[in-house]
Amino acid sequence: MSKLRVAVIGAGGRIGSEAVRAVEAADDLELVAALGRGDRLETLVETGAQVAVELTHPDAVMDNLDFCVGHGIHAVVGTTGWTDERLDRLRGRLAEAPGTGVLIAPNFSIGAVLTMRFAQAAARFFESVEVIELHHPGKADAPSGTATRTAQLIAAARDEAGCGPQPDATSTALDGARGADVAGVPVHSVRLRGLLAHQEVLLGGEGETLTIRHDSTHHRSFMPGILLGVRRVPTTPGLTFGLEHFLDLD
Ligand SMILES: NC(=O)C1=CN([C@@H]2O[C@H](COP(=O)(O)OP(=O)(O)OC[C@H]3O[C@@H](n4cnc5c(N)ncnc54)[C@H](OP(=O)(O)O)[C@@H]3O)[C@@H](O)[C@H]2O)C=CC1
Ligand SMILES: O=C(O)C1=N[C@H](C(=O)O)C[C@H](O)C1
Repeated sequence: MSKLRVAVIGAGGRIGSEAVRAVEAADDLELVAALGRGDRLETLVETGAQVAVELTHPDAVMDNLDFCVGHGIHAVVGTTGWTDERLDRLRGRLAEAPGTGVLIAPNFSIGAVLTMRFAQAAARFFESVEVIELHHPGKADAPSGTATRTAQLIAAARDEAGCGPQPDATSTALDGARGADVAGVPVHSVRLRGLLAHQEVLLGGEGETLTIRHDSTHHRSFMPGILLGVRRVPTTPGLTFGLEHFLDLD
């Protein structure tokens, strides 16, 4: 059987370089292009790439996806910075390219996906919930894509269960002291040399707390999820948001 032809965009980066190694090591995949900043996107067409793995920067990802979708190249996207407007624009592009698939995963690590799922399940049982995400200091965006998604899932679960607002008597605070408000959930971002990617979801009720913590200690943690996405996205047209849709969790 012929190998799936895969390109990596952002190939020189922290996660991109690991993705290059993972694709090269996979028997059923062929790395046909490894692009960095300034490289021509036309290379994707010239090399016959069927799937592009996009791991660049929030400022670059939209243009790269416009090109891929416009040329019928499926994409697996780890780059963060997604807003409703950006997702709507991408859906519009995909509507004009039937058969093309894009997977956007706020986090490719299985543990992080499970953290989100556990937090979503626990959210309605506790009065209080806050998210702390901790990353290396080279990260461009805050809060992380994972923390934003986690907070949105928690908020949706609480809304659905009819939970009221969280207790918080704060009446005076320095800017940022209570974190960013993501759908009513406070999200705190730490940037620290020595860290890679970590998250805690703190839940509190009368006389008890529950902490759900996940640590990515190496970029290899993201590779099984990326490879799964690469293999599944060609047969999953349209936009898929979240690796959980490829994991049969239910
Ligand atoms: N979903 C997930 O599981 C994960 C997502 N991420 C996300 O992936 C993204 C990249 O993270 P990370 O690897 O740490 O960042 P890095 O800065 O280490 O890597 C990004 C790379 O992309 C290159 N680049 C920038 N713009 C372009 C462009 N237009 N075309 C091609 N290459 C470009 C950069 O080049 P240059 O150095 O010249 O700027 C750099 O080599 C971030 O958004 C991060 O949040 C990261 C880990 C896991
Ligand atoms: O920039 C990173 O490193 C990471 N980015 C993603 C995010 O913003 O959630 C995923 C993971 O946390 C690593």
